[in-house]
Amino acid sequence: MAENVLSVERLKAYYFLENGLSVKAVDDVSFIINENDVLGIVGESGSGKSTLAIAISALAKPPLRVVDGKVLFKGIDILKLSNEELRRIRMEHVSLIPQFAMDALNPTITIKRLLRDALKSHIDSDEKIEEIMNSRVPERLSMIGLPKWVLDRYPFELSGGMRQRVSIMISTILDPDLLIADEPTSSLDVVTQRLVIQFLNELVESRRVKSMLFITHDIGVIAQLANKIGVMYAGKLIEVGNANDVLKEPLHPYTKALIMSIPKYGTNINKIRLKGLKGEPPSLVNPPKGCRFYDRCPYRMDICKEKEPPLVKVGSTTVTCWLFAKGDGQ
Ligand SMILES: Nc1ncnc2c1ncn2[C@@H]1O[C@H](COP(=O)(O)OP(=O)(O)OP(=O)(O)O)[C@@H](O)[C@H]1O
Repeated sequence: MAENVLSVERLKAYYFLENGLSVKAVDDVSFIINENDVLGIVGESGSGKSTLAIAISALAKPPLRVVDGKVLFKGIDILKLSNEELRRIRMEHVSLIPQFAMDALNPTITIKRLLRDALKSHIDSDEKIEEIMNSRVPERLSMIGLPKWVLDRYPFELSGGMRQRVSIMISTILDPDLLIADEPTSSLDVVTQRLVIQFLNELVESRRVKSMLFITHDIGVIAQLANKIGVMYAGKLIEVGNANDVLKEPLHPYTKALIMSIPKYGTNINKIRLKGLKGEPPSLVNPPKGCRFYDRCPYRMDICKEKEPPLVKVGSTTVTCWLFAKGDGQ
């Protein structure tokens, strides 16, 4: 059986506003990632995808706070680790490609220095660092379609697409057990997008990156990369299962509408009109007490308004919907 890499258990991460209210951006989310899994998370803008990535990377900073739940990386709750312990597992064990990674590169040093500094903070042996700089780095540059001369440039001397690829290369250079990638391709042109997807695919297939959580607006990207899909709606993970099952036989009424409405792969899901659905997702400041999809659901029942839907296992899929619950769940 594949080894478990990440177990997220009933995670709640809220933004606390100055007016005393809170935005319940990730609200009771649970899922697991095993070795060799690529879990693609899809959802409309504002559904909580980036907040989930930040929270499970233990990077929540005010106004965001994890208020409940566990993030177990190989059995260790990373939310309980000290900053020094976290620093040690980052990059080498759990690595994040943040949204807008290209803007996060230190502009005052060359890419070579950036890489060397990153390696130095994780590897004690100078010999090992030199070995990575001389063999792994050129190999990865070529895999991601970058010329060697980028190493001698400052970030501002590179195009946005090049900077993004440099960030992705640095985040994956130590072959992490878990890579968390938050929309790594959304700002790239189609050709560069393809290069990055191929790069990530190769790292996963050759087992250099052992598992991945990949956030995107584009179901086509998920279909190419992921063996599992999770769908977020208004701060909840409403459906998660094997990619083939979710794409071919979506269960949750929202997932069904989403997949039926996509004209072709490559479409940004924020730009599609969901067939048969009216309205908007609810406010995350004051979400309804029952199902968050209630107002828009064509199949809604009385219980959906009153009680939060339970997690129900149907085949490989876990769906959060009263339609699939046996009895009334009481
Ligand atoms: N700093 C913040 N303060 C208050 N609310 C925030 C903050 N950042 C995000 N939010 C809110 O949290 C919710 C989830 O946002 P998040 O960025 O996680 O969604 P997303 O699915 O990643 O969206 P996108 O696809 O646009 O990146 C949204 O309602 C958003 O407005």
